[in-house]
Amino acid sequence: MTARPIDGKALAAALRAEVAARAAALPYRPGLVVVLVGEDAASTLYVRNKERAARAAGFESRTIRLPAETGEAELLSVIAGLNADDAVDGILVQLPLPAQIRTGAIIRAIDPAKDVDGFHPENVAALALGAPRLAPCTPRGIFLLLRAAGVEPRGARALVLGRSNIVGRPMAALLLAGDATVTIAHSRTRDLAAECRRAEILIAAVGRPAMVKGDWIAPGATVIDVGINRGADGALVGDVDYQAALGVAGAITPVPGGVGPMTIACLLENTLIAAAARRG
Ligand SMILES: Nc1nc(=O)c2c([nH]1)NC[C@@H]1CN(c3ccc(C(=O)N[C@@H](CCC(=O)O)C(=O)O)cc3)C=[N+]21
Repeated sequence: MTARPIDGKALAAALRAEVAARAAALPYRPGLVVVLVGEDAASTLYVRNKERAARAAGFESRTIRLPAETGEAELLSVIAGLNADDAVDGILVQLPLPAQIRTGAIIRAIDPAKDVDGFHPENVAALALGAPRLAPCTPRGIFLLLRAAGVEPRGARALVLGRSNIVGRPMAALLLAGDATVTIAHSRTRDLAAECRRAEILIAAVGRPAMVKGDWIAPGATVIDVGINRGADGALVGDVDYQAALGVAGAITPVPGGVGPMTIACLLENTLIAAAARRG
């Protein structure tokens, strides 16, 4: 048996087209501002892709590029300006930030109504209480991928591998809101392989190349690979041993072309949601 690949690229294109159509019907242009501090190569690439996608959807989009030495106070004042700017519906500060800036202080400074990453404590709390407002883009994208693949979270045993604030924790909260039976596993979990093998939906978000082996996967399980690891040769490798998983899983997302493109499409959707909530 060969697992069905879940085409995130195609689904993302469809969602972006839907967002563009909805934006075109508005009496204003949704505004997205991405803030990039420093010149990390991967971050620079992602930020460029976000700006391009936002423009293609008809948004007003710009990127504020700040030098790597930018101080916390300086970044806070940039954010205060964006909070006060009525043309700005969504603010995304690209992570990770340089060490001299406290990430938490920056996230808390963003107006929760413009927090299209869904990282502000107010949005985190709404999700934790089961009533998401702006939900983090990657978990939200994964939820849509599952739905499009015909995978029903309700009643399913879901295993989230990884407990980061940007993927693992919010993913678990979304799956719980979707009535899955959710387990969160992590680096201190006693028997990771055994936990994974019990899962009908397995979400790997640990950032370790090909860590999830073929025999960690239950036959027929749905496998979502969030990992974006760059190998020595520059090739992208997921957190799942894809070739081995293909022979066991029922459906699986590839890397690239799986979760990544949906993250960007959901960023556009969140910007539209934020704009509608702010401007009525
Ligand atoms: N505040 C903040 N919000 C984020 O959402 C955020 C962030 N910081 N920092 C970095 C991570 C990473 N991230 C990705 C988005 C799209 C792809 C993506 O489109 N990937 C393509 C491949 C791109 C490539 O070739 O490298 C794919 O998987 O097919 C990847 C990674 C968003 N992040």
